[in-house]
Amino acid sequence: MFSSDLLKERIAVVTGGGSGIGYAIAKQLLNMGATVCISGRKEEKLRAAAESLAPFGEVCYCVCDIREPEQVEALADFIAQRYKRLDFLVNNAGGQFPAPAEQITPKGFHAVVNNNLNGTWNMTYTMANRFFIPQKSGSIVNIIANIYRGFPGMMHTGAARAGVDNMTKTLAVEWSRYGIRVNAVAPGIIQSTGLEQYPESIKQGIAETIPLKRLGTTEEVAYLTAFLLTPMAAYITGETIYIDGGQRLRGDMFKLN
Ligand SMILES: CCCCCCCCC/C=C/C(=O)SCCNC(=O)CCNC(=O)[C@H](O)C(C)(C)COP(=O)(O)OP(=O)(O)OC[C@H]1O[C@@H](n2cnc3c(N)ncnc32)[C@H](O)[C@@H]1OP(=O)(O)O
Ligand SMILES: NC(=O)C1=CN([C@@H]2O[C@H](COP(=O)(O)OP(=O)(O)OC[C@H]3O[C@@H](n4cnc5c(N)ncnc54)[C@H](OP(=O)(O)O)[C@@H]3O)[C@@H](O)[C@H]2O)C=CC1
Repeated sequence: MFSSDLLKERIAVVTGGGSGIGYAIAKQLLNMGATVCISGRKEEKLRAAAESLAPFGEVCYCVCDIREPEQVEALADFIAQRYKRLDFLVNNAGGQFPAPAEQITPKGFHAVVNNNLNGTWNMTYTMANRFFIPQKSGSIVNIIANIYRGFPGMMHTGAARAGVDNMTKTLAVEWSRYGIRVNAVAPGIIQSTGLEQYPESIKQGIAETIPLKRLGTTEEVAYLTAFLLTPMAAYITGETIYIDGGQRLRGDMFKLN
């Protein structure tokens, strides 16, 4: 299914590809023959990631804060100069902080929405106009989160990811005429670098509340994302697929006092 030449000559951008889930996605795409450009805010982190990914295929990196439209344009220039086309965009970059809703200040709310919703749109708008629409082909996967029952403990990101979930559906319809597919992947709690930023106290005991009784792995998210980009998923668009061990149906999101 994931043969080593399935995505040969395909060019992919993975935002936030320097760590965690994005890194695993980049590695999986390389293993399937794609050329991958990882992006993020921190050059040193990207350089180290690109070095460790190099044995798996052709990889490069470009510093780009998805919140800054000029930096996103510069990333598009970089891809255009180097590869002249783009086939896949994985909008994985994102993040937030845990806080009860009543303690999220307007500035904190804005920071999280700006990163996860506006940033995703900056990337999508630019890459679609520069590559996918003129080429009349392209595939986008948005990494969101488990927002099925809201997101108690992280209201700001729940609202932002719900925006991306809806954006996914709308663009799938509007851009079908350009041969562009748009899907989303909604991870539950994944054992990754990102999770280290959350205090042990809110993570303790959480695995037992999830139907499959464990956290997910970055590789599991990467397999699903890669599948959605392949021709095997050619008839799937506008879909959000949860990968959460069943947590959307039963299990705690956060321990609220
Ligand atoms: C049950 C088990 C479940 C277990 C946990 C389950 C979670 C699993 C689901 C998700 C997992 C992941 O996403 S893992 C990936 C996680 N990685 C990350 O989140 C890292 C990236 N995060 C960030 O960069 C930041 O959080 C983010 C806010 C988005 C970036 O913001 P900026 O740099 O633009 O903003 P800053 O200048 O730092 O802050 C702007 C304002 O935001 C607020 N703010 C920022 N950080 C804050 C903080 N830690 N606590 C309070 N408030 C904060 C303040 O009001 C700040 O204003 P001032 O007070 O004036 O400064
Ligand atoms: N781990 C989990 O349980 C879950 C994670 N998610 C989401 O999955 C995605 C990946 O998370 P994960 O791998 O766990 O965590 P990481 O913190 O390892 O990854 C987040 C990545 O996003 C990049 N990033 C953040 N903000 C920006 C920005 N403004 N511009 C460019 N890059 C940015 C970071 O790169 P840099 O530091 O270089 O800026 C980093 O590589 C995130 O969107 C996260 O919220 C969703 C649900 C669950």
